[in-house]
Amino acid sequence: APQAINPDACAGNLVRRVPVPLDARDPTPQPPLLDPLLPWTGGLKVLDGSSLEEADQNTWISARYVLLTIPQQPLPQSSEWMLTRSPVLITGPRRRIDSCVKSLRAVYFTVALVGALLALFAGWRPQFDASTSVVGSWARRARPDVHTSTPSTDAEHQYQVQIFSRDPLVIYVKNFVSSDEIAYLLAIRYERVLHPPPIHPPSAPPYGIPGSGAKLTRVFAWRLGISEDKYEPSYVYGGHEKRVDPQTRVSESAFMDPHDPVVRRIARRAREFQGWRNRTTIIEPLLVQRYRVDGFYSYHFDWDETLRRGNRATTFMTYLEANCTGGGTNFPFLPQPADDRWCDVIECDEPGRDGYQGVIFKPVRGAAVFWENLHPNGTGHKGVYHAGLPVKTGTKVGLNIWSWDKAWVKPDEGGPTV
Ligand SMILES: O=C(O)CCC(=O)C(=O)O
Ligand SMILES: [Fe+2]
Repeated sequence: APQAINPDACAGNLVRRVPVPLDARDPTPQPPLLDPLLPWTGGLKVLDGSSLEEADQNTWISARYVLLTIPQQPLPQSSEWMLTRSPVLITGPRRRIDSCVKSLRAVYFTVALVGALLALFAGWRPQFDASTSVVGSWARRARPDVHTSTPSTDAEHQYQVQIFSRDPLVIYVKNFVSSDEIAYLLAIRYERVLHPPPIHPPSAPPYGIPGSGAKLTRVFAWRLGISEDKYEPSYVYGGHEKRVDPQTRVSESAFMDPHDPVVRRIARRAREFQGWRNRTTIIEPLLVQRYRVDGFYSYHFDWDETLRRGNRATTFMTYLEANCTGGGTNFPFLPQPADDRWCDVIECDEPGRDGYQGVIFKPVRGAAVFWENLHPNGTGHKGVYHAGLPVKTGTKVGLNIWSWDKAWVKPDEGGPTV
């Protein structure tokens, strides 16, 4: 006879269907399964003096499924339990506990699997921009460290900052890139495969760092030591056109591979520096720019007034190599600071100032000048007009780290007006 059912074996009315093999001797189609919600009334005698095991083997083996159920109330110790529709077997307590354990195991397994998947997503989290991707939004929820590690998660690198100007916001950053990083970046060799690298004028949305949702660069890069072939003449952009214009800009430039781990680290640093800004701002592909003697970039804004959607929000003018005279970065509309302690990084005296107006930042290896290109109301800031002054001797290598705000809207057309 069936043993007494232990109602404490598993709380509540746990109802599970478990498959048992179809009996080849009885291929007749099986009636529908017992609805677990139906009351335990009427039906079929379950066992007739035989043990549960025997019942399994002999009486009910033709069942497609076995319904295991635990009632709220203990069932009577009867050998004649009645069920609604066949084929359904009520099992005894041992079997019931087994099934409870199994079902709990399944729950644990599911929870662990979901946890592992979340952890995996978090590990893949794009560092630069996750504004649009589903992976990014999952990962954001799964990575509270982003919020607890303010102001920077870049533990392996230290830089020093000082506000140079509040309006426009200009911040001087010493050691923004380390000596090792500079050596690494300058040793990256780029090969172009099939297509020339897409160079996006400021008037077109830039392709981005992986994870930004933007297109990836077509430049394939690997480290092979110093190489010349990565550079090409720098362009000047007007509207959707780009051209080489020696009246405006003489230098060579090369985009850095957005997949490169050091490039990614520096881009992440630039993003963290800005307090991540918002999820609509991406770091553009890093651009290395080399000026030889007489190389220069005449006065311009990094923001573009012809744009309606998306604009360059900030700039890091970073110096990778400064074995030169001349070649400073000149902001003609920034007032010279009164404090002469700035004079180690800006030109204070003639002939260094060379008759130029405003402020001239000297190229200092590893340092960066950071500035905001736009007013809070979305209009371009006229105070950040600037130029790369002609290099007189030696070589200057700069690294442009630009941030592009995809969500920027021309103020006349509904952009922010503060
Ligand atoms: O080289 C410099 O000092 C300035 C470069 C620059 O302004 C630019 O590339 O947009
Ligand atoms: Fe510029």
